[in-house]
Amino acid sequence: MPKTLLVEDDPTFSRLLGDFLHKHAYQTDIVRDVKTGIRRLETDSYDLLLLDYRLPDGNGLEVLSRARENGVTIPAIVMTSFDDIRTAVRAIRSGAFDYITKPVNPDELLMVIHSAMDTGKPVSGRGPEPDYIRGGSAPAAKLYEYIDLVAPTDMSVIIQGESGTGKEYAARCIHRGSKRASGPFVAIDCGVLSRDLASSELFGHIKGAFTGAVSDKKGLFETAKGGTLFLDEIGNLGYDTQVKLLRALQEKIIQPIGSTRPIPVDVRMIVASNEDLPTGVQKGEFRQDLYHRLNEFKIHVPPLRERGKDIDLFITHFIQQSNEQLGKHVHGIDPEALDLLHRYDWPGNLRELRNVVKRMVLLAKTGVAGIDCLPDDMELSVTWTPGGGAPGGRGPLVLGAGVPGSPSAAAPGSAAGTDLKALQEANEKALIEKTLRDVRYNKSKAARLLNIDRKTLYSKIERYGLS
Ligand SMILES: Nc1ncnc2c1ncn2[C@@H]1O[C@H](COP(=O)(O)OP(=O)(O)OP(=O)(O)O)[C@@H](O)[C@H]1O
Repeated sequence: MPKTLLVEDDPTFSRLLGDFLHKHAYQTDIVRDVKTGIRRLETDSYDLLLLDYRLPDGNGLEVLSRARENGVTIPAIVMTSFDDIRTAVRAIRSGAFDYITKPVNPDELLMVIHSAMDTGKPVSGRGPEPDYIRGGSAPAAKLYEYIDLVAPTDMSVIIQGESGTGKEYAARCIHRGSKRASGPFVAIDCGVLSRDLASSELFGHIKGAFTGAVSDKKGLFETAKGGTLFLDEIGNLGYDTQVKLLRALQEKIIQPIGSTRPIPVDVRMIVASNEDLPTGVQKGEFRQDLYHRLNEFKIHVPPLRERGKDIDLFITHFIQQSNEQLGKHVHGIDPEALDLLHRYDWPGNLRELRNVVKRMVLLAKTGVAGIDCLPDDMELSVTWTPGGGAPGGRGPLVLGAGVPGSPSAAAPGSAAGTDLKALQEANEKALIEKTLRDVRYNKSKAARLLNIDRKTLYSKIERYGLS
């Protein structure tokens, strides 16, 4: 029976959850605060961590980061309120497998636990290629243009983008389009590696090199020989490991910890970060020489909110995927829920969309998933006017007040008139529309007049459905 550590301060909820998990063959130990959670992980061993975000003496991510520092790599799931979704995104960056929004739906939790137990391992090898889609928006076209351009070369690549935008997917695409495609693609999330163990994971060690090194261990550089090594969240690597990594890249040799024997390595390096690495360099947290060595080519993966109508392709894709995984037959989402999905700004990007759609499919009682299948507070967090429509939606966008000459302007003092974000967006849309008209849709000129780059203009055109 897999053993779970549940860190949750609500006694009733934790008892209910413990009973529910027990019924599904998970043994569960319950602790109520960060301190006890950390201590328990030091003394006992577990297969899964279930962490509440808000705890009396801190938050669940503190338990997670201490666990990772101590080399505990078991999958972790963070339970958070919808208001804290940005935190959940941070949780993924710090090495959580996934998050789930409160109030927790037991079936949804079980679904996430099952996939964590199946796939929550930090290293992926040559496994089957998942089913992916490309999207047709202007930012997606740019992304694939760059991927196709750099793939056949042997250049190192930095992939930058917000959490959950599909950076690992972009790395896989580059590998598939390279001369190394028949070799291994090895991915490691540096967010789940403790700083102490990172060097040993990457370069290997010999028996007796340090306490706990009970046998020789091959590093990921050797595993990826002839293929591609993808280091996700590279910003999390400690300074010492960065030094060794630079040496490996420059000299194309590695030295397992405790060994004096240099081993030649032939690996293409792709790294990803959702932080701004140059800022890390400025702050002295990331080595400048390593940054320049890696930065032979940089790719930006756009956030979902800038991908315009691609969202509908992804929704359809995730419905199909979830139907297969859950044995369900959902064939659509009702217009009200769809409008909400269009209006939400998706801080967790494709991963968040996938989770939300999967939850909808799971909870749908008929073939059409409705608004009742969405997380409770999602509705409150978006700019929402019933009957409105997102880019590509059913009707005109009825946003806020205050856009001079805009047919959607609301009366001063109306509720919508107090929504600053809606107001800004409506203003922005109106200004872009007018500028485009003034310059007869010459986008370079419009971008210059608006004082934004063309890429940003294209994504805003997509987003507001102005094309
Ligand atoms: N093109 C795509 N088609 C379908 N699903 C996708 C695509 N890209 C990403 N996804 C989904 O989004 C999830 C997150 O993607 P991925 O792990 O590549 O993002 P990431 O940017 O590397 O995330 P992180 O910043 O957390 O490392 C994937 O598990 C997958 O389900």
